[in-house]
Amino acid sequence: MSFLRLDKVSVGFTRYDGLIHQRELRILEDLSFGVERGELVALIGASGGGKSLLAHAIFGILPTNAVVGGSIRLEGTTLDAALRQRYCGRRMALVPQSLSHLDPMTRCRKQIAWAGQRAGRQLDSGSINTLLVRYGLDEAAANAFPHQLSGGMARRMMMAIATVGDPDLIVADEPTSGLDAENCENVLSRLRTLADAGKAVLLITHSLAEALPFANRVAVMKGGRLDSVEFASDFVGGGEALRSRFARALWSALPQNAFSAAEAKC
Ligand SMILES: Nc1ncnc2c1ncn2[C@@H]1O[C@H](COP(=O)(O)OP(=O)(O)OP(=O)(O)O)[C@@H](O)[C@H]1O
Ligand code: NI
Repeated sequence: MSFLRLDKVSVGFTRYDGLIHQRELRILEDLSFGVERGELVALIGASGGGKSLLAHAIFGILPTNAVVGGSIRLEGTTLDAALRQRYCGRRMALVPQSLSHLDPMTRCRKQIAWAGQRAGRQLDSGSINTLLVRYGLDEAAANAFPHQLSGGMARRMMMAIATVGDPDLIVADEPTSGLDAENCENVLSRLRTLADAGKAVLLITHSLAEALPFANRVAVMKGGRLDSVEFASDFVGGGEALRSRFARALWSALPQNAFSAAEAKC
């Protein structure tokens, strides 16, 4: 039994088709995979493929016209609204893709303290500073309003806010988008450290190359479905060990490998 287990998860949206009839537009179909404690699973997929929707389905924050099918379980228990309310920030935390999740009117220090309180932790200013140092942030960043931070600093601030309650499951949605190489490395190695400390980490990204050095397994999405789940260590050589042809094509299409454009399009 995986720590986080998704079985036949689907996500769609109901839309009016005319005045009365409603129609469901399916975005995600039949996704099944798990994330164990101690591992980092990278969920790879094209832009607009539904990766963020899956993250939002796990946390129960989809819009009201969304229809979610299948089951999402944490340690064997189905996540319902009450459980999510209880677990959010403590047992499970989301690092959202959009920087707009930071409150523009509140200094970062306060936002961290609030997140700590939600997770049942009273944080003094010393422990907030210690947390920030892990993400390469200083006291000035803590005292800043979000708009005063660079994009990279804001992303790292969101990581700090998400992990303040020491959650067992961290879902990080494109946490490196807009970051330079050094910031990227900082964020991804921090996620790796969390996995090494026994947390279950789901890293959502469109970059296979970026995720591979940090991931244990890679879940590859294609056309709203799960194409395959591969071991990160199988992305070597000509990709002979990879089970999926599509995963092999993605691997070959990386700049460091022989480019196979025809296959990558399949
Ligand atoms: N509220 C909604 N109603 C209808 N369709 C939606 C809604 N929210 C998202 N979608 C659609 O779902 C699809 C998947 O969006 P999602 O943001 O999950 O993709 P993604 O894989 O995270 O992309 P990116 O890599 O760009 O972040 C998109 O085509 C989007 O238009
Ligand atoms: Ni997204």
